[in-house]
Amino acid sequence: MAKITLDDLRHAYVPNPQGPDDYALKQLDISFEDGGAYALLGPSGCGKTTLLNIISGLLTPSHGKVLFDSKDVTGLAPDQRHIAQVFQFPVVYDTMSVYDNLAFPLRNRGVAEADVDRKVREIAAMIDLEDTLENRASGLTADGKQKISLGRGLVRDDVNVIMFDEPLTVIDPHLKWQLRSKLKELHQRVARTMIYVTHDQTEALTFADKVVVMNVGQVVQIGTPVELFETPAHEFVGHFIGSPGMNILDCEVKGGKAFFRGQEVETANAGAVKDGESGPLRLGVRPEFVSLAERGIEAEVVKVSDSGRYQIVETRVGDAPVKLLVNEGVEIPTGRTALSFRADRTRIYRDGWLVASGETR
Ligand SMILES: Nc1ncnc2c1ncn2[C@@H]1O[C@H](COP(=O)(O)OP(=O)(O)OP(=O)(O)O)[C@@H](O)[C@H]1O
Repeated sequence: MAKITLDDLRHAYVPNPQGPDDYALKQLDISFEDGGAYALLGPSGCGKTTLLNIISGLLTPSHGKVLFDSKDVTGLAPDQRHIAQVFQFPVVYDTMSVYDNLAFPLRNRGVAEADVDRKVREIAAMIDLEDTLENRASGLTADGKQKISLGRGLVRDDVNVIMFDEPLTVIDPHLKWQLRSKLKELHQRVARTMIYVTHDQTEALTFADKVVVMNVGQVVQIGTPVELFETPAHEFVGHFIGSPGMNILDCEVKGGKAFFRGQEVETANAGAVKDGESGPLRLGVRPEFVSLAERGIEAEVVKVSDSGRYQIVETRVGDAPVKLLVNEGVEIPTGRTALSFRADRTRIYRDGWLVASGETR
């Protein structure tokens, strides 16, 4: 196992990159702590696979270093990095038994047969394949095959990191949650460093202790699921994580006070906004932190839909749409109403980024 550090990393697929737009991965300085469960989360094309390939050694970065503990592995081939990978499509040897599939990486490394047997049985029990060990791998369903891919990583003691690239893509929807919770449980048992790549926020937030959120080749925030929910460091995080995402509303700040459509709004950080700095100012507040009120920001209810767990109320403040969540059973007024934004969860963003207020996150 190892701590993985990406030091001043950048990558461009074009030969002579001229500016930031030419980089598929812009400046990255991140550490993945030894034994941590991480997710790389972001939309298609944000650079997740590029980053994974740089860590595994399939791709050499155009700039910067990859360190495993303090060892520079930037120039090392994948097989020299001791990495296990689980891809979208399970990689199994169909003609072999489940047992031989799991034993393969150990036999390949010349491990004694008694140790192979002990390890294969231990891991098979962990991933619930002990009853199918003698069966041919070809007969397994996709989730069984994906467990083999994972098991081949787990049997090895020399693995620095197990990396998952959208591993649930071909799994039946009703089995996805089972495999997802299995992965989480396994991480807690084996405490190996795991990096899980996905564009699906549910997968990322349920698996990872820390989520690395990426957008257009950049890391916009690294945080626990709670931090990403409660304190998005960038408008993108607020909007991409959550369902529905954070309300992002044009605003003005004058003398440390925030105004939305001419109405004053109490926020956590308007006092930190300096007059005269450039970049558009916006106010971010999640629908969970907006409520109906007797008095407050004047709004108009335009639509109510039921998510099954709560009502999603769509309102307009002037021409700006504002969503809020209201418990089931609460009567929603039609037409004009008033809204209240929870002050400690309402924040100002300048040019996309959270304006630092010095509050503890
Ligand atoms: N081999 C390549 N040659 C040139 N450009 C590439 C290559 N691979 C990826 N890119 C570009 O680099 C950027 C990042 O792509 P990457 O595949 O890493 O993103 P991703 O987040 O993994 O997306 P997805 O979820 O769709 O796989 C994209 O703009 C993509 O078009």
